Amino acid sequence: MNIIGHQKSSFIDYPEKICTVYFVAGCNFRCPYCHNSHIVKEAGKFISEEEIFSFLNKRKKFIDAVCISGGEPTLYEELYGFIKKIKMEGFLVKLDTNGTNPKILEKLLKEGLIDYVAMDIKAPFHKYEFVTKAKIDIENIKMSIHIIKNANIDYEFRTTVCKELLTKEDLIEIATYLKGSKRYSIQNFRDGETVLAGKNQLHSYDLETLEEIKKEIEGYFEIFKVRK
Ligand SMILES: C[S@@+](CC[C@H](N)C(=O)[O-])C[C@H]1O[C@@H](n2cnc3c(N)ncnc32)[C@H](O)[C@@H]1O
Ligand code: SF4
Repeated sequence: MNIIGHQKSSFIDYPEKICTVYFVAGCNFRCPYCHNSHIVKEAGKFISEEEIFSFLNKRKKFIDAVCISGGEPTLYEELYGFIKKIKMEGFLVKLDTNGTNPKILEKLLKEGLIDYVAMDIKAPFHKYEFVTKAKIDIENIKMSIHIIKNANIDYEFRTTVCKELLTKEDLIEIATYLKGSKRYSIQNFRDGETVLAGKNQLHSYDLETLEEIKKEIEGYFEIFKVRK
């Protein structure tokens, strides 16, 4: 598996669990706000499976879960075998995805190989290509949403917001589509040197607007969060 980055421990990536995060190189989207530009562009040294499983073995007592993020993990067939091996070691598995590949998602879920999915909903469907700067088959995105909502696992839909790409109305449109889902989170944009569009090009939402949006949509979901 083409793993290019590793965060040894995280207390925020898996609800109520301690996890370790592996980052898969490459992505089919080019979200301008993406803070993982180096991972998307596959710039860096790959980490061998030997090293990964030796780490996991040593840390078994301290880590509950493995989060697989990126980049976009579902672009690769090898993801299936990689996750299977992690499950065999007894860890919970969380997958971060842009929803591009419903087939592999469905296979992993059917076989009970994923315990938590976080899927980004990048925009209302008519604005997907504008926000992701990529050619999208929107039916795949809709299919992934459907599969996740109907799988018997814990999940979260989430949207990262910056002023240049999404309006308040866009967020309400997304939330209306997702109404009735278990969890939805809005993540405010964080700027930095590794943002794909470059530093100081995009702007986060002000907290007042986020509060207004929260008031309008929090009742649509069992759990709604704003990550400021
Ligand atoms: C880097 S992505 C990798 C997984 C997958 N490709 C996706 O987009 O969901 C992981 C998460 O980081 C978020 N993210 C990326 N850049 C961000 C930024 N600058 N500020 C806040 N969240 C960001 C994404 O929206 C997504 O929820
Ligand atoms: S946020 Fe996710 S989908 Fe968008 S470019 Fe970054 S890794 Fe790819």
